[in-house]
Amino acid sequence: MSSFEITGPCRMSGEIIPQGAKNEALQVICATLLTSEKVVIDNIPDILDVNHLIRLLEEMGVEIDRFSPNKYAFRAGNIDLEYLQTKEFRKRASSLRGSIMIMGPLLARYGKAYFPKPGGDKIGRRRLDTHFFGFEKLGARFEFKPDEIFYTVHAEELKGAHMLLDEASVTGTANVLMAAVLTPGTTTIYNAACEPYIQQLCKMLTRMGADISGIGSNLLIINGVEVLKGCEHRILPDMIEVGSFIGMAAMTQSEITIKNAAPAELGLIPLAFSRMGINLEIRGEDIYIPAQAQYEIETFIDGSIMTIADAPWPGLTPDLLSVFLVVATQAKGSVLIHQKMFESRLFFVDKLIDMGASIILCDPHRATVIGHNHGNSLRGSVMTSPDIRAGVALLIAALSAKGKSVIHNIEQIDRGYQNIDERLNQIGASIRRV
Ligand SMILES: CC(=O)N[C@H]1[C@@H](OP(=O)(O)OP(=O)(O)OC[C@H]2O[C@@H](n3ccc(=O)[nH]c3=O)[C@H](O)[C@@H]2O)O[C@H](CO)[C@@H](O)[C@@H]1O
Ligand SMILES: C=C(OP(=O)(O)O)C(=O)O
Repeated sequence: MSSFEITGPCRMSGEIIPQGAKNEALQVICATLLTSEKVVIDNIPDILDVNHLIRLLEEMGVEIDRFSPNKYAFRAGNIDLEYLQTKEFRKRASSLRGSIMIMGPLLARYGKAYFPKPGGDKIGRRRLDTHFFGFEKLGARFEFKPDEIFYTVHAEELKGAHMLLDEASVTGTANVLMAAVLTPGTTTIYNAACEPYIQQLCKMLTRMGADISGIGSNLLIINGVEVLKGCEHRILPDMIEVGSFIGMAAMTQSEITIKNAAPAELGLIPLAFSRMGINLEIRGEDIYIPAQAQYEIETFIDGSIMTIADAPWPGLTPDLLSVFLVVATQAKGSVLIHQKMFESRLFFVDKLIDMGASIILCDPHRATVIGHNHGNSLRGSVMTSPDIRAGVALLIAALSAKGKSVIHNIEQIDRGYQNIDERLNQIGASIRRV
């Protein structure tokens, strides 16, 4: 288990380039299983979760060429389905959440797929019902072995169908969509997730020869095709990393330009930061955040306390609420952070309270933060990162805090942020990997 040692407060300045999006990478890498032809993907983030998925595909028999740490070619000529019954497969696949999305492509191409309990952040119940409900609608049979936590789906024949998903699950939509593109007939997926990364997956599948309409909406219409071909694809910048950098700049009073941040794809993220009183300027494809002595949280029009809450896209992404929460600790004013989608993601506030933040955890989903308006700095502390986003929130807290902080279990941060220590040190942070 590695740790970060941070000597704060750090004031940073300069330019930073966001990595490619983790959650898009996981989807489009799984999509390469849909064709025997070569698929080239650029701007792949060099992070633990993605590297595990690439290794998993390689172990399944996919030929992989690495042109650079961020650009790969995949050719899924022959897949070794026997491997999916091995202990090695279970271990590798269960090291991340996104690997669940190999199921849709395998079901469509080979009529069967297996999966162990997926990994990913331990942030509350993370069911998979939507995935299997969708596969069943397409005609697959589903089995679950509870003692082993092992899922199997198989089908002699799949057939297009209409389905209303029980929730707009991101990986669920991606999985069912990838099965549907090679399923004969028309499939309509209503209550589909429609965030930019699902749109990117749809666009890539279309370039591979799939017939998809309704891209960007919650109703996807897919006319199944017999085969898909190879293509080239470039991954968008990671909006969660972009949001993390905006929050970090505000909290540490740093002046930062986030280069090539694809601001048009950020949805409500800029509005949510401006409601926190944080100034940011969109300059073409870049986002400039000036050094701000203070930022004051707005109230709603009727004067009531601001709430920052998550919702399925185009609502605010749940993956940034930990960052909003930490940033609020040094704002002027108060805010209610309401994490509706995950039930165990706010417990890390105890660590911020230890650092001197004023936070009341109302219940597992809601925390009220009373900002210090930079009057009292947080103090350095020793902590452990429970999940990716809490980890980066603690890193932001430590960068703003007076004195030395240590964050243990930074593998959680490395799952989603590429060389974050080196990149932040280049613009003036003081982070040591130990
Ligand atoms: C690998 C990957 O891509 N992971 C992302 C993906 O996870 P993942 O696809 O696992 O998340 P889901 O979209 O399935 O669901 C996330 C949570 O929100 C709840 N829910 C979902 C939809 C809905 O309409 N109502 C509702 O309450 C679910 O019950 C669950 O607790 O999407 C999540 C939601 O953006 C992100 O946090 C994860 O980073
Ligand atoms: C919850 C997250 O990831 P995962 O779904 O991979 O656990 C995240 O990226 O914040």
